[in-house]
Amino acid sequence: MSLYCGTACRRKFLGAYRLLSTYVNKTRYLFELKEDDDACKKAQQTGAFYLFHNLAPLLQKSEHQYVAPQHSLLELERLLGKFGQDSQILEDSVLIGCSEQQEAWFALDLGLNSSSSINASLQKAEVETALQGSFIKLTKALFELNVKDASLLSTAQALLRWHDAHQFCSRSGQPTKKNVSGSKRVCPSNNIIYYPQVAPVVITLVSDGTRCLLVRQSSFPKGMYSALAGFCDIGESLEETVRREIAEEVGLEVDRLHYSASQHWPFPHSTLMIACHATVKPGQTELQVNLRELEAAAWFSRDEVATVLRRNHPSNQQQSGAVPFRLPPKLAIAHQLIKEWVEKPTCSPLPA
Ligand SMILES: NC(=O)C1=CN([C@@H]2O[C@H](COP(=O)(O)OP(=O)(O)OC[C@H]3O[C@@H](n4cnc5c(N)ncnc54)[C@H](OP(=O)(O)O)[C@@H]3O)[C@@H](O)[C@H]2O)C=CC1
Ligand SMILES: [Mg+2]
Repeated sequence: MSLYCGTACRRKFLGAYRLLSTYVNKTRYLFELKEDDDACKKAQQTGAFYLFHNLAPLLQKSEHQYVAPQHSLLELERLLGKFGQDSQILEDSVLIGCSEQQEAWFALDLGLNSSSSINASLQKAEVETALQGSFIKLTKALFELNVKDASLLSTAQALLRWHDAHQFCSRSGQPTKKNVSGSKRVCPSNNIIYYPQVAPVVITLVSDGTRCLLVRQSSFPKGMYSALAGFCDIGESLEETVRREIAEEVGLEVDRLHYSASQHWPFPHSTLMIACHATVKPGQTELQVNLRELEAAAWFSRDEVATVLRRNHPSNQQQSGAVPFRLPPKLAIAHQLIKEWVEKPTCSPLPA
């Protein structure tokens, strides 16, 4: 079979799209935009842009929520013109998704000075006034966005940050060039391709059968405890990371574990959180807390945790002088793990 796929073949391939589900069509469309610079440039003409300034997304307040406004290419060009800038900065935009109707979505940071842009970054306050919104740090806004915007803006921020931090080839020291979609960067002097990196982190809710183990780091909000987390070391399987982190941080050995779910987490620098439940060996529950990693660790009963889950919103907390025990917010996979454990205490575990 010829490796060359001409127009007829392409038409046949695209024709097949129509028989596929919306999800598959969307996925294939995004794949095409990632691979084909011309198709991606064309998609920008009819696409929608989410704007950032120094990695903070542009948001508008609507009742009790933030919403992320979209801008067309035309609106963006007008904005840039208003500030006396040409459209070159648009080359820094990155593809972050598309609608079911295949309207491509891009993200663009107007506050970062990249190697491809000779323009100075735009002044934050002036852009905010022109666009009737505010650039708000994701750490502040994430929990007041709907799930779709939270996920989209987290992805966008991670991709924009990665491009900002990978403008030079680590072998030649020469500037790297991003493709139109931003799915990779290439060093023109040696053709090394750089792809956005993902840092896997395992997060585990350890149980002894009746209690669960929750830990806190000094960087957590006051009173908050979470499941135990740790970055995967190079060469490790997820199971090995779980075993090592639990041994390192609280001095326990895992008996059984099973996978629950995963999540992209934007703080502090974008990780892939892989969530598991684990049980420790019977009778081996004495904690030896590694104080270089954790501020505290303790076993909590199902009742204690269930009570806190019910009143986890800050406004539901007691106003006494003591710092109340709280759990991670609903959006965090740690919250999901803890809720799962409270609701389904006996899931079928696999040996570690
Ligand atoms: N979504 C959720 O529900 C939750 C998410 N998390 C996230 O999990 C992540 C990891 O948790 P944490 O307990 O801190 O992890 P670890 O237990 O692995 O401890 C952090 C250590 O990892 C080092 N480190 C930082 N970045 C990397 C990297 N890319 N690869 C390897 N090591 C690294 C740090 O070094 P140094 O100090 O030198 O920077 C530090 O020594 C955090 O990003 C946190 O935000 C945690 C709990 C809940
Ligand atoms: Mg840790």
